[in-house]
Amino acid sequence: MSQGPVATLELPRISENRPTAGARRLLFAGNPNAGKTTLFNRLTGLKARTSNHIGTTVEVRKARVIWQGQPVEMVDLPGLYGLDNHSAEERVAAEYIESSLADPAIDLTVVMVADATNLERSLYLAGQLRERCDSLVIALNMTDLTRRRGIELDCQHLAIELGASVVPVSARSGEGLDELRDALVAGAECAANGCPACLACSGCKPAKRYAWAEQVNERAGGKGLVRDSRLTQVLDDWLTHPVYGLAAFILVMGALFQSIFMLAETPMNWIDTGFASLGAAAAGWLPDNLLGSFVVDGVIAGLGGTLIFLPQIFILFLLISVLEDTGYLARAAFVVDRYMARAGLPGRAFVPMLSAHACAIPAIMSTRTIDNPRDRLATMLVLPLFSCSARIPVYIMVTAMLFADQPLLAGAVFAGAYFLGIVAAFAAAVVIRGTLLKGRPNPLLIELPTYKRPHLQTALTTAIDRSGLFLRRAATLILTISVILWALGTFPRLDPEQLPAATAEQVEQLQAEQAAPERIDAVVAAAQLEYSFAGRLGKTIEPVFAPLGFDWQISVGVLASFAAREVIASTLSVLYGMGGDGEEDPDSIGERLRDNVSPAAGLSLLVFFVLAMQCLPTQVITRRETGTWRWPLFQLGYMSVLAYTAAFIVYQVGSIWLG
Ligand SMILES: Nc1nc2c(ncn2[C@@H]2O[C@H](COP(=O)(O)OP(=O)(O)OP(=O)(O)O)[C@@H](O)[C@H]2O)c(=O)[nH]1
Ligand SMILES: [Mg+2]
Repeated sequence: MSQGPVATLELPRISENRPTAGARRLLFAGNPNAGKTTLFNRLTGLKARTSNHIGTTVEVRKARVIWQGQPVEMVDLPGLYGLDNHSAEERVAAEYIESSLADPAIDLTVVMVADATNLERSLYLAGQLRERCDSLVIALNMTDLTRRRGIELDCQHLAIELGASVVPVSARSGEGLDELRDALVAGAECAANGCPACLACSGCKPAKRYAWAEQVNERAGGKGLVRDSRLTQVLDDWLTHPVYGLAAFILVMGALFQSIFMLAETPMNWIDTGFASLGAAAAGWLPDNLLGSFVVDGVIAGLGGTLIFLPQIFILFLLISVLEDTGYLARAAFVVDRYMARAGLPGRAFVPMLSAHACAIPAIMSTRTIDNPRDRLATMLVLPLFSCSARIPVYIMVTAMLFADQPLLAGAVFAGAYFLGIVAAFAAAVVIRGTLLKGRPNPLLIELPTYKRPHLQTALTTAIDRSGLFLRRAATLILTISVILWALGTFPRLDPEQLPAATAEQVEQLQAEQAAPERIDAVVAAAQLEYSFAGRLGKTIEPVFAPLGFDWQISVGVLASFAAREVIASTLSVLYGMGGDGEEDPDSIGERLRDNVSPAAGLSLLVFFVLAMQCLPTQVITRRETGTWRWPLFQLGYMSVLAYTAAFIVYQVGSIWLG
C-alpha cells in the first residue's frame, strides 16, 4: 500500500482518553526504547522525538491518519515493562491501555512493538497484553540488528505460541512496514480459541510468567541473542569507569561545545553581514521617515538580532541528538551519578539536565522518569539555571562586546557562563535538599541501552524541528516585542523645533563647528529616544538596576526579557540602533554595546542572565507538572534574588578592578 498518510498531531492531556467518533484506534505499546515512536513516526509521517535512551516519550501522543479512506487514530505511548506492578513512570501508559481496553466504544488494536534483540523481555508484556485484548499485532522491531548478528527469529512459531500476528519490521529502515500495515488493516483478530501460552499463564505470578517468556524465546530461536557483544562490554567497562569514564565525559562534553562554536561561526557571520547589508539597502530604498525607521530599526534590526543564533541552535540539537542515538548519554548519566548524589540530585536527572542546555521546557517534562517525587521536584526547581539556548544570544553579545579582539578570552568567558549556570544549579540543589526537600536521592538504576549507530536523518529532523520552533518564536513573539519596542521608542514624537534646551545647545555648538550632519542627527535621535515612552519607562526603572550597572536601555531590555530572555538581544539592537549615530551601515550588536556599556556592567549583565528566571513558558510547564503555582513562583523568587545579588557583586567588584 502506498497511500501517503495524512496526519494531524495533537497532544491530549494525560487523562484524556475519548475516542474519536467512528475511528479505529491503534495503540503503540511496548518496552521502553523498543522503537515505538520511530514506528509511529513512520506510519503517521510525523516527527515525534525518538532517542536511544529509556523514557524518551513521557506523554501520550495521538495522530489521525486516513487509511483506505477510513480514519485511523494512532496513539504513541511511553514505554512499560508490564501491566501489573508498574512504576510511576509507566503509569501513564498502563492507565491509557487499561482505559482503552475497558471502553467498548473503541475499535481497538494494540500494536505491541517488541525489540527483537531483547525478545525475552518483551514477551512478558506480550503475554499480558494477549490475555487482555482480542486484537493484538506484534511488530517485531529492530530485525535489521538481529539479522546483522546472523539470527533469524521464527515469527511463524511465535505467532502460533502467542495466538497473534507477528510481523518482522525495522522501523528505522522501513522494512516490513507494508506487511505491518496490511496486518493492521486486516483487523488482526487474535486466534479465537485463545492460545496455549496465555491459557497456561493466565493469572500467573510474575516468576512463572518470566519462565514462560524464557521458554517461548528459546523456542522462537532467540536464545542465541546475546544482548551485549564483547565490544559493548569493553566499551562499557571504560565509559562507566570512575576515572576513565569521567575523563571521557569531560572530553565528550568539551568537544560538543567546542564544535558548536566552531561550526556555527561561519554561518553566523553570513547572517550578520546579510542583515547588515539588508538594513543598509533598505535604508537606501526607503524614505527617511517613520516607515523607513519602522522597517530598518524595528523589523530588520529585531529579526537580525535574533536569527543570528539559528546556526548554534541547529548544531546544538543536531549533535545532542547524534550523541543520544549512540547510547552514550545513558553511560554518562551513570558516571556523573555519584557527583549528582552529593548535591542531592538523582542520576536520572542527568538527561533532563543535558536537555536543559537546549531548553528547560522539554527538560522539565522529561523529569517524569524520576520516580521519587522529592527528587523530581528538586530537579525541576534547578533545571532553569542551566544555560538554555535562549541565553546564548546574551552570552555572545556580551563576550563579543568585551573581548572582540581576544577570541580565546571570549571563549573562556562564554564557557564560564555555562559553568556558572551548572555550579549555581548544583549549589541551589544542595540548599534546597538541605532545607525544603530534605532527603537523599534514590540510587541510580537504569538500563543501559545497546550502542547504536546514530541515525543522521533522525538527528537532522530533530535539529530542523527545533530550529523551526525557534524561528517561529523569532517570527512571532520576538518580532512582536521588537516592533512594540520600536513604537515605544518612537512615540511620542519630539518636535525638532522644540528640542530640550541642552540638546538645542549641543546642536548649535555642533553646527558652529560645522560638524558632519550625521553627528547632529545622532544627538537629535538620542534626545528623541529619551523623550519617548521607552525612554521614560527606562528612566523610571533605571534606579532599580543602576546598582548592577545597567543604563536605562538595558533596564527596558531586562524588563522585556522576563517574557522571553532572548528578547534582550533584539531589544538592545532596536534601542541602541535607534539612538545610534545614524550611519548608513548598522554596526554589529557587539560594537553598539561597546560604545554604551562598561566592561563591569557587561559582566554584570551576563551574570544576571545566567541566573535569572526569565521564561514564562517554563513557569507554565512547572505549574503543570507540580500542579501548583507555588513552585514556579518559588523558582522566580529564588532565581531573581540570586541573579540580582550576584550581578550586584560582579558590578561593584568589577568597577573597582576594571575601572
Ligand atoms: N537499528 C534500529 N534502530 C531502531 C529501530 N527502531 C528504532 N530504533 C532506534 O531505537 C532507539 C529508540 O527508539 P524510540 O522510537 O525512541 O523508542 P521508544 O520505544 O519510543 O522509546 P521510549 O519512548 O523511551 O519508550 C532510537 O535510537 C531509534 O533510532 C530499528 O528498527 N532498527
Ligand atoms: Mg517513544
